[in-house]
Amino acid sequence: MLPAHPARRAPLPDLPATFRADTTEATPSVRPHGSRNLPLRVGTRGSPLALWQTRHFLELILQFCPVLRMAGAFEEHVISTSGDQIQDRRLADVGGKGLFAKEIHEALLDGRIDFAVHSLKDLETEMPPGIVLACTLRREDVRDVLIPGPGCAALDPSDPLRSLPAGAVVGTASLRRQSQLLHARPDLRVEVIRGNVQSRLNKLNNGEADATMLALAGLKRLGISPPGMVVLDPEAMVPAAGQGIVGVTVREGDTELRQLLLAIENPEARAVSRAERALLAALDGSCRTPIGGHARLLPNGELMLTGLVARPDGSFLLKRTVHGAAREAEALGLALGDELRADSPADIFG
Ligand SMILES: NCc1[nH]cc(CCC(=O)O)c1CC(=O)O
Repeated sequence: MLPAHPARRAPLPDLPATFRADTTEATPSVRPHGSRNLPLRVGTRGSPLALWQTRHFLELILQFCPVLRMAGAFEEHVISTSGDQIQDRRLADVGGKGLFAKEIHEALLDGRIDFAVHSLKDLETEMPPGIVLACTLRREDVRDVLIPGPGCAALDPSDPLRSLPAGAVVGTASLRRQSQLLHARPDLRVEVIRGNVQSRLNKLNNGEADATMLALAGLKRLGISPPGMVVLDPEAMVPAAGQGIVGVTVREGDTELRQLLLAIENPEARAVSRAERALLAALDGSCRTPIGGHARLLPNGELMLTGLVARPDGSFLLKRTVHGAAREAEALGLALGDELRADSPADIFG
């Protein structure tokens, strides 16, 4: 449905000045005033979760800029990434960070898309030259969950890891989850299961593992609540840096879009992701290093940051929590990262 016909060539009051309606055409459309062309093209991966997050993000823009709620203002570009091609191995074994973003960055830099929506935890800490992380959206639940398969005994919500049957096989491709699980339960076995959220749940139901772990954020967004699922305390299973946060990238020079995105930025998500991503950057672990990072804003405005490094088999695990001013989020993360690295055995970062 088209919006009410705005006054001819009048600037639209609730839009940044550069976005104006051009109503000289038979079908009114919003056109930026300058050289910018509509539609705004948004890049996304093709998984159901990625598409959900992209539509959620567009909905937030529309709430801020209701006049863009018209046919043709946005165009969704699904981009297949290297990470999407790998189904049978750990990403750590393929080597390389940012496997989910490389092709999306290229599309941005080539001008094929105008912005891109990412799960922040899949986005490398350092953006390629010319690209900025322009906006972080409000964090969904940061925690991981443990999900029993059809043949697994019910889990005890008060101590879920402890309640897994002896020798159970847990399916996960995440070294961070694996190391914390094996640290608590050296008797368990880990099998790599990958794929999008739904395909991992299908594998669990097909008996490929006795249990699996996933991010609660993804399940909530997709409206999935697997039977018997138990939420893991973030102290017992430190989440990944950026988990539950959607981040939007744009070209560095695109001041119009950067300004628009600032309006839907969530400052709390920005503060915690700064701390978590600085921690990750300071640790500069290879993708074979299990790393966890979880920041919270406390009621007194202070930032609390927990960092974790471990050996994949759980035989070493170091977890530390620091507090600091939210405006020092980055420094806090860098300092904790340096500290964890200094206090870890040489093989962890070898
Ligand atoms: N690595 C895949 C991935 N990237 C983001 C999410 C979930 C949503 C989020 O953490 O924001 C997931 C799935 C999972 O870990 O269960």
